[in-house]
Amino acid sequence: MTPAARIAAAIELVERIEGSRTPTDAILADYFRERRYIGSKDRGAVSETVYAYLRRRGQVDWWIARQGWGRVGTTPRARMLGLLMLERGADAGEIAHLFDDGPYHPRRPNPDEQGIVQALAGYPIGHPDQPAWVSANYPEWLHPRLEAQFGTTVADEMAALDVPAPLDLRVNALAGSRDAAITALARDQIRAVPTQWSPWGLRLEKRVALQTVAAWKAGLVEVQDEGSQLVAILLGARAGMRVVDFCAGAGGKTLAIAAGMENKGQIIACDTSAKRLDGATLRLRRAGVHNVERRLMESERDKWVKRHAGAFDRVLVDAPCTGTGTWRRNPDGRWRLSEQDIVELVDLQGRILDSAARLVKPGGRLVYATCSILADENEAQVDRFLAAHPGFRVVPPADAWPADLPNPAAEGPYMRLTPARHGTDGFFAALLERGV
Ligand SMILES: C[S@@+](CC[C@H](N)C(=O)[O-])C[C@H]1O[C@@H](n2cnc3c(N)ncnc32)[C@H](O)[C@@H]1O
Repeated sequence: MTPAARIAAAIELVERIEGSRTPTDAILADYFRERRYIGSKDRGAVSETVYAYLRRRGQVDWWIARQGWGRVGTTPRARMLGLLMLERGADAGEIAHLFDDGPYHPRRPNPDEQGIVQALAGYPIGHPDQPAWVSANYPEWLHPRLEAQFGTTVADEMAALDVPAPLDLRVNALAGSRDAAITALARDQIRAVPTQWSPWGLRLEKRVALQTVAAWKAGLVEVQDEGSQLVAILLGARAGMRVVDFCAGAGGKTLAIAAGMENKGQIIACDTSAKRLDGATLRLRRAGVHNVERRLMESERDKWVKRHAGAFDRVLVDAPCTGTGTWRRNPDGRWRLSEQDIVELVDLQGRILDSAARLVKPGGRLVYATCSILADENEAQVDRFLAAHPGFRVVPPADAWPADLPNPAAEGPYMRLTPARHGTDGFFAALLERGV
């Protein structure tokens, strides 16, 4: 592809993304599946431009508005021109060369777009006048919530959520050690270093297509952010226990829990999505996990839950959430989120948590976790739950963390992980114990 054809493809993709609620990675995968003739270098370059567009949208919009073009400047084409000028340092000549009406190239800029190009010439994307939500690219309406959460560190926290995430792997302890995985990956020319907190974690220097890598095919490693691995550790499931993973999805955390239990005991992986649960089948097989039973529920109040009340040592509720802690990987999420989404998710999370808690036996423990950084979904949700369920108490992570591991949450009642402080995605996890 020519550089101009790459830009045209990126604009087409952004148009699809902005008109849809489908995750960006799925839209990209579909697009390239329909166009197998696009080679891997071009795929990489187009994807990078799409992600840069989503990541820099707040700053690009700020500049376009500041220069007086806000009324016509929020189309994908206008924003792409802004990205090229402000972030990639293109000048008017390069823009004319890229937007030249050639076959598979973008159309020539219209008069408004030409005005935008002239107005942005020579400026860098950052500016001292940009408020925190502009310089870290998130919606202004979220700022009061985030400021309440992070106080004076809000700008640093949000800036750390605005850069691409590294690729983390979890070594499957059922298949080998972390050292064995490092050696196996090196044979495929992949350099991996141990993560800071998780004893199973590896961080890769460069993103790779793991499907072709021997260690992945053999079930020795899985893709999993270090934060997710830490949530599984907090649950403290041990060999021989009975465990429910209530929102198991495609089994990311189920796999980590199973490895921690040395394949002994029982895990019921529940979800209301058959498609997601099906996604777990191959992963479980590849990892050599055989103590997991998958259970499709009609709703969080499925009859199965009532029938098994008080039967489990550990219950994980990895609740559906806004995903605000994963914005490094899903930069589109910040522009799609609405206040109404938060209201609806908080309601759903409350119903799920109330129902799943019935499964915990006296003396048993529940982890309520989200990949959100918003208090509405986290601390406030737990406060509400505790008020309605006085039989449960909070166990601070300091009292439950394995003594031989560094503790990312040594202080405070909950585990709160952020990219700025821990180098992980943003996560919240509360450990709750039912009284005997
Ligand atoms: C954050 S994701 C889980 C990710 C998964 N635990 C992992 O580690 O890969 C939340 C999951 O909750 C499921 N879910 C949504 N509504 C639910 C409900 N009412 N009851 C149980 N699970 C639900 C979704 O299908 C989704 O798979």
